[in-house]
Amino acid sequence: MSQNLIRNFSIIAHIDHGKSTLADRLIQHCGGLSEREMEAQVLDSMDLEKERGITIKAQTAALAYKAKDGQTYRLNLIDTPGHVDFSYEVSRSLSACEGALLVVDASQGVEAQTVANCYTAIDLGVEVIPVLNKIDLPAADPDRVAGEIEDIVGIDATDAVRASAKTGIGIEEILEVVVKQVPPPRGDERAPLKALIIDSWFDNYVGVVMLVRVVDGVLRPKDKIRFMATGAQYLTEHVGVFTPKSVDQPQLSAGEVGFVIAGIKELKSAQVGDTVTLVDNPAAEPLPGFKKVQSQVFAGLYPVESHDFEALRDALTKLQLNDAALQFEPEVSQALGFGFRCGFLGLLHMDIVQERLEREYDMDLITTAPTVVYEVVQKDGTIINVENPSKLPEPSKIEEIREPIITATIFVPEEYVGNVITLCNQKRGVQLDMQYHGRQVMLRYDLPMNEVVMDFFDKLKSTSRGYASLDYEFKEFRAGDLVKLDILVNSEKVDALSLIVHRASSVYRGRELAAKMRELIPRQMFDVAVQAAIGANIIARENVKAMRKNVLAKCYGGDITRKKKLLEKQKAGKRRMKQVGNVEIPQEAFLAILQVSDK
Ligand SMILES: Nc1nc2c(ncn2[C@@H]2O[C@H](COP(=O)(O)OP(=O)(O)OP(=O)(O)O)[C@@H](O)[C@H]2O)c(=O)[nH]1
Repeated sequence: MSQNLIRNFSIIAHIDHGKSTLADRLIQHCGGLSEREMEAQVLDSMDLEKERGITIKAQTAALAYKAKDGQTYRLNLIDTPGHVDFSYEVSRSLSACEGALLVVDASQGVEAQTVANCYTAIDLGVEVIPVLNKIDLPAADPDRVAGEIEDIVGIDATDAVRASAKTGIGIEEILEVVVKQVPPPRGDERAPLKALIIDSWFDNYVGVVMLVRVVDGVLRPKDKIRFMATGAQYLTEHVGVFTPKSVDQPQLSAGEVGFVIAGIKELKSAQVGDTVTLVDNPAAEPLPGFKKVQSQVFAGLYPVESHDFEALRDALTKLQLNDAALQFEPEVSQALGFGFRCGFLGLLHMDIVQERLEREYDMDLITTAPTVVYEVVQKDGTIINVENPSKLPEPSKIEEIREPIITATIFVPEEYVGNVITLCNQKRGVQLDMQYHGRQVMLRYDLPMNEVVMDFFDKLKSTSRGYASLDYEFKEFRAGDLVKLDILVNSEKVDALSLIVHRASSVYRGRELAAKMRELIPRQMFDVAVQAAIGANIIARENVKAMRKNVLAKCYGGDITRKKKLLEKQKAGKRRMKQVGNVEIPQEAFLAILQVSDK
């Protein structure tokens, strides 16, 4: 296909501004789907995504659009996720595009990810086209929002299309703008093949599926291909496009986006960001790849039943097939036994992995509180990374503990600015900038990531009645006055409950945590003492009083079914408990820190 008739574009937006709805509309308009198929949001394919309404895996659709100039164009739409945890996937998708629709909810205005995603696009040299969505809403104020886009993002929005992805207003206009304003690709079909792997995933029937952007050359079935980073060679079986259903094609040539199947069994062999070339006529240089994703948040995942350890390993291995950002390695906890220390992109990613393990793999898990990775400088000069607070060396061996600092960009209506500033101060934030843009205020803060992974996002939302939005990026490791807080249950240290906290709030947190644990640990047949300690100093103590009543005493005499039910209920409740020493500790207690409020 002539490159002049191809347009590769993505849709970028802040969460909930209507990206997926718009994508579906565009697909429907171009005849990719019937009305019935439209019912489900097609681009969000995983069950979980549908429930949460969040797009996790970038997908794509090749659309045929007959434009007003009489020509039929191939529009390759590449879906992007909208959540801050997955921002790296946005830049991947964008690097395969020449243009991006920047969708802004005309009733909300510019938000944190609007700006972050737009800058990512501009950095990659992608043409950004603003679209004002949801103009059907009575609260929509497209003029104000167009002003905000110009003022905050700094791109011209005078001619921004005003649309409603819900009612279909402006859809045709958007397609026309894509054709006119997105530059066509400019690859060389006769040059040696260079195809960028934008995404890859494992399919149970065909093995690894790669989504590629062919930059130069042509790729056909039966071609002998080579991955330039790994050197691995394969024979292509199928190439094709998603409409969004998969459709085989005789070839993918320069400028096109599509899938490649080459009988690959392991995702590791087809790394996202790698360049595919031909064995017989290889390219001299690979394309610039992507930054490797780093885990930001770590937590221990332990099977409730220790004999499920191998099953958990299998499940994690399978999940990793489709989620290269998930990392794990075995770890042993005195309290919880054998499990895995897992690395995630952020809390949402962690939630999703946990849920999938439980739902799809039927695992019963105990999860420890999430933590960030600390850089510890030891007295002997060596630097180690600590992803598990219980692995922190003895204080006498530590020269300095450095914690990760992020720069957060927060957008909030002015009436809530005071609340947000108070929150950032509580979280040890340092203000970098504050700008008023009409009604919206943009705040920039350096914040310890440790404080952010806990509950910052929830607090930000509640303190601003849901109006504040957040985007953040890692800045640096910075030395901090940090200490390890231990929890002892009946005088035994429970390693899985250790935390690294700032000294200034350590006593308060220790007390609150012990008090919370007292509420969460069910009564046992004996008294249970919960203590919080820093080093050898006990800073708090709480008692869980021994249980007196027999649960069965509640059931009257002969009602056996009721008795059974009660016992079953108890058993079900028990599944999420872990025997630590002689005390049963429920899952909630391992996450008690998430429920402890700030000073
Ligand atoms: N009234 C109105 N509602 C819309 C419009 N477009 C989208 N919505 C609604 O806004 C909500 C969010 O839309 P989505 O398309 O899921 O938003 P998104 O940006 O894809 O969100 P993520 O996938 O979570 O990033 C849904 O409830 C949509 O029905 C519109 O033009 N008008």
